[in-house]
Amino acid sequence: MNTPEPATPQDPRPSPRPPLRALLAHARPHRSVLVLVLVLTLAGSAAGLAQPMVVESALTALMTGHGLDGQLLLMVGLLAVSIGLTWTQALLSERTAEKVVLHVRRGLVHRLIRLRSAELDRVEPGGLTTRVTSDSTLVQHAATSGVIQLLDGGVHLLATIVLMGMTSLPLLGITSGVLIVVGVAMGVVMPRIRRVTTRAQTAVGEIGAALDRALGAARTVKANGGEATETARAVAAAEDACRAGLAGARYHAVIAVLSALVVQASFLAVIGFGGALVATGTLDLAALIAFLLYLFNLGGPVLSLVGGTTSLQQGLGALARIEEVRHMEIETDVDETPARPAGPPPRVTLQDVTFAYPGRDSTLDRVSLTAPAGAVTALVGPSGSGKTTVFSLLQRFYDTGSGRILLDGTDITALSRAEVRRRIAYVEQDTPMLAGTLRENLLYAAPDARDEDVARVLRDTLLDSLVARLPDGLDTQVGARGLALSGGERQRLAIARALLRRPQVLLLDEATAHLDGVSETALRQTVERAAEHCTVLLIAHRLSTVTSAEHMVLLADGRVRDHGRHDELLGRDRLYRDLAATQLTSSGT
Ligand SMILES: Nc1ncnc2c1ncn2[C@@H]1O[C@H](COP(=O)(O)OP(=O)(O)OP(=O)(O)O)[C@@H](O)[C@H]1O
Repeated sequence: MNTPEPATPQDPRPSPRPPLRALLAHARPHRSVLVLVLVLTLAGSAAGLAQPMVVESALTALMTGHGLDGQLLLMVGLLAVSIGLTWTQALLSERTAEKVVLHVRRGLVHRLIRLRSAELDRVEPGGLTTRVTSDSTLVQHAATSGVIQLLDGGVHLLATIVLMGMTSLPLLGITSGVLIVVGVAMGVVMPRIRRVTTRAQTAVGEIGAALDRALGAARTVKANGGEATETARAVAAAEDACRAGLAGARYHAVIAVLSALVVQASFLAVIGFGGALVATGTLDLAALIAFLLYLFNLGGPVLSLVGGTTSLQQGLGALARIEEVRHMEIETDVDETPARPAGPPPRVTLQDVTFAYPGRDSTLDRVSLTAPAGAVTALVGPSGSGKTTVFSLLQRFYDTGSGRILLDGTDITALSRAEVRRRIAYVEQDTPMLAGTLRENLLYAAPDARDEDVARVLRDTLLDSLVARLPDGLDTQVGARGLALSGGERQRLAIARALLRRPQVLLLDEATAHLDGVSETALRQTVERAAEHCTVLLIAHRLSTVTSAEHMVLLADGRVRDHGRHDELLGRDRLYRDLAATQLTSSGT
């Protein structure tokens, strides 16, 4: 079985390959089966091609007064062989196609889930998911049936032409005139088909992106009456796909007409010219009939060639998009199983950290701060001052431009991302619940946690009384179709999940949603208890939750403006006083 494309730590970003090379690379592991399929296809075609020869000899036998037994048996035999071969090759090629697409999808899923944050910032997720769904299906067809159709069509066409020549060279001369005209016409149409199919695929990707955007922000869309705008966006993409599809249909119709034309025009020419040859005795009737049968066989390979080329072109377009993902940077060090962090909670230090989001001006400017071991440090500051960015760097979502981040004496870049994220737990501002039970939500990152550890974190996060009240306890369903938890409860559940992994450091981006007095007290107590086991860094959107923190860092415009305790900052910093004036009064403290 094929393994997902592993990206080695030294080479996280394979260079993009030309689509045709990429296609061959996908087909290569299956080359022996594909060769077998091709042989079977060609044998099937040969059996089909032998039919007119048998007919010719049957007719000759009839006209010369001989019996037909042998020829009839041969015809039935050829038909049976042709059916058997077609069935086997169709089955084999479909099976290979499924394997190819599974391999492509596995590789894509592996990479997409590990994409770096900077890559995720610059692409629309909808556009990425269509690469796993529709694009890989196109590759599936191109890499197998497309290539086989093309080869079979080509060989079949060539063989038919050779056999026609063997039957009657003058008649072939007449037919090839028509063939050349049609060939040139096809050469003109095929590139156009390629262009419209690429456009259609891009448009389909855009439908996905538009829908992802709308459904991902469904509440915002509804609250702002954005239904019409979002519908228009997705429908515009669908209309574009439709226009491209229609253009493609017109070209396909042209091809179908041309293929029929090859046969019809050649038929008329062969009947006229061949009839004259038969009348003059230069050609016998059996040969003319055999030639005509070859002629009618010509439509099949021509359509195969067209079908193969179209599917190959679609596949190459899709592969170009899939190759883009291969060129995006991924995190290669997240799959190892890091050791359970041992030892006391560390001191967290940022030394002269500078950082800018790709394509943006400086976001953090020489930020230095220390979060003392086993205590709560609160990051405060106006919106956009860079608090969340500090957390993103502590999770190694991005790498610092310059400066160092240390856990006691260890630079976090010396640790793998898996190790960093094992030691430093992160609870986001708005933590989504995973569909399933409370237990599944809790054990998400620590499936082997012991019952007593679960009971401990439930106590520490003050969720034990809530769980005790539920008839199904931890087996209660949560999420869209189950128990709805309040913002405060959801965040404490997320803290419980994080604590179950026994991290050394807890990063908590306090929920901005208004918490009532009870929830706020519960959160404060949770944080205090968490600090008994780990170093806590807390982004405080309401100063009321952190006025008692031992250490506060005030960020403004990406710089550390001041640090100290609440009363110290209140006494000496104007910005902090302003923040306190708004945030402490608005929360009613
Ligand atoms: N992924 C991103 N790409 C580009 N710029 C970003 C990204 N995330 C944040 N920024 C910018 O970086 C600056 C700091 O943002 P950050 O989220 O760290 O601030 P914050 O102090 O956490 O704000 P808030 O309190 O509103 O959450 C802002 O100007 C923001 O627009």
